[in-house]
Amino acid sequence: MRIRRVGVADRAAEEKPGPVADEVAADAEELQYVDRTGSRERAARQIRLVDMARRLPQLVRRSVALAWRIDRWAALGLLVCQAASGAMQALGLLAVSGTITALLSGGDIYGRLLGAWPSVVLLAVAAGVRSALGIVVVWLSSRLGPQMSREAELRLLQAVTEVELSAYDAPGFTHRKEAADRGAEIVQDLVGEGQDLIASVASLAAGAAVLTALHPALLPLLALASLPQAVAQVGAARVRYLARLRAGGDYRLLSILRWHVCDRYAADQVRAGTMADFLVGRYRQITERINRADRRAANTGARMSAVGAVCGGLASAVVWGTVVWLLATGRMSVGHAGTAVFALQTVGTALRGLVAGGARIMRTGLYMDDWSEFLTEAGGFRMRRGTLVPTAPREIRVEDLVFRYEEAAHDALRGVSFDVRRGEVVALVGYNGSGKTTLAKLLSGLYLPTTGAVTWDGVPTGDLDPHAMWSQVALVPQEYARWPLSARENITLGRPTEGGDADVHDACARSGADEVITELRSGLDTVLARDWLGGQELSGGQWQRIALTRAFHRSAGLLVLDEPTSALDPLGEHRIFAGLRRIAATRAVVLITHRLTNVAVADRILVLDKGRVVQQGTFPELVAQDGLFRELWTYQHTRETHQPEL
Ligand SMILES: Nc1ncnc2c1ncn2[C@@H]1O[C@H](COP(=O)(O)OP(=O)(O)OP(=O)(O)O)[C@@H](O)[C@H]1O
Repeated sequence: MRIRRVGVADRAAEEKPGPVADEVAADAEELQYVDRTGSRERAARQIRLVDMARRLPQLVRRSVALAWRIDRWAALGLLVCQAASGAMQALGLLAVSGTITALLSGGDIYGRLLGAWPSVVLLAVAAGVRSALGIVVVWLSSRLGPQMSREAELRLLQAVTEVELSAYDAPGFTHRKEAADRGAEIVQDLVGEGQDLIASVASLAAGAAVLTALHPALLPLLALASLPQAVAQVGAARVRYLARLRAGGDYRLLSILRWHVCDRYAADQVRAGTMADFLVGRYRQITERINRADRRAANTGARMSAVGAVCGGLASAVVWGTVVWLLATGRMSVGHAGTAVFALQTVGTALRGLVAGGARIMRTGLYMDDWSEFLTEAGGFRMRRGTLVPTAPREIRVEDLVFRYEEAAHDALRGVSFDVRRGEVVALVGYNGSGKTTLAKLLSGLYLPTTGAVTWDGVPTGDLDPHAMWSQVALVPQEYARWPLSARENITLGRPTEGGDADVHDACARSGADEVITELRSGLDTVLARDWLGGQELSGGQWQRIALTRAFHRSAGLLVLDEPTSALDPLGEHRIFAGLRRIAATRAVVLITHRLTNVAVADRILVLDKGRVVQQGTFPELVAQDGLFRELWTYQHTRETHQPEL
């Protein structure tokens, strides 16, 4: 090996970003979060005063129904408290009227005070009861809200596990799932917002009743006067929501970037790759995009609110002018005029609360729609398969199989036909991207064919009950999950066998995980997770042994091993392949590996190229034939047997 001495000047030249580094291709793709659904944008455009008036009762009903299902006593308590609070408000307004009338009546001051005190007491009692009810409302809402969100999240989890795996390949699905996730999180706001709305309606009803009793013209006039502000508020809420909606993808990008920059998995690469400035710069770019959109929305919202306030102010002047006119022309007593002032303020505040709260609950309602629509449809990808329950398959047959991923431009597999029987090991080999993993997923029924068929003992995988079928599949994928669970649960996957720990230890002995388990501080009880989750960490190869143990522990008819020894040391790898024939005695085994020495263990080898099977046969047959397998074998074999110069 030649070592070049790097001087200071060389290093400076390397570190200085040259023209190439600075250059950004004009047609380079920009990182963006793709929403192909557009449904929320359409829905958000419909936030108008008329739609709001139509939709609000439905949303309040929905929030009450949800609350009722989760905690009916809390829901009932909230409704009763709000109704009582409204009644107290009406009582308070009447007490104001009584107090003012008594104070302005004839007679000496003591007599007037004496006449006013019952109303003052009533006023104090009404105010006291209202604030006590307010405390109860906050208590019940904060009890109910989080419960509703947790319930919504649970139902979302359930729905997600019931969709086809292919759903994850469709961009629309990810977006709907994210939206539903946000909907579940926000469901708890519905309680508070529903309560605010009911409180506003109760105040409005109380104030309106008093105002109408004072003079019938006042209420319609006030309603008219509040209209401009209501329209402006709803408009501003729509603008803000749309801006948030459009920036939603960018917010998501930020959280993805934050995760990549901060998470431990890439911390070494961020440093060694000197990527910090570059990544933070990307983050800043996206932040600036969001800030620009926020500023635009804030400016538009402020303009709308200002116009609404000016129009509303002028209209309010008309209302107050009317009160003065009624007073001046003797059509209203001074006591009633005083009450009217309070009632007008109450009704005005309630109307503004109704509109602002209405806009908020409409927005929450849109998020909730995302959640409930996702639950109904599971993002449009709910599994709709047969109900036949399979036993361990004796033969899995693939006939003229074609498979194309959602939105992909080309087929990943084309015209593939072969079979694999119980007791047989079939190996899939080929270049990266030739379709091996995809084919294994089709054999396991994780994907269904686009055309052609995959059958288990003659039954197409689409006709089988998916969960029953997967209980017959033991899969070691290239990227296996590292569950933050105990070592035992990581192996049994929540399905312990009758043999209990004896079976677990037996599977460990076959995979080589026995050496891993003995070194764990609490054996099978040790939680396998990062330190900060209270667990003990494993190395990459140790995790792969655990992943293999899972498959060996499961009594399944189909064993799929996708690069099962990529992280194992030579001894560990030898152990797996030496034991494979014994494991295959009762199962059909599909093995994917780039280490061609290992495929000698297979009964048959299928060579894939660009989604097609270009060769098949036994190891000696394929080595003897001209073709891709011999090319790959010769290249690998020559390299492996080549002795490095010392
Ligand atoms: N989720 C996906 N969505 C769209 N295309 C995909 C997806 N997964 C794989 N592909 C494409 O399908 C083709 C086959 O991929 P597959 O993972 O089956 O290859 P492979 O032979 O297992 O590769 P490797 O040896 O690298 O594991 C590739 O062209 C790949 O880009």
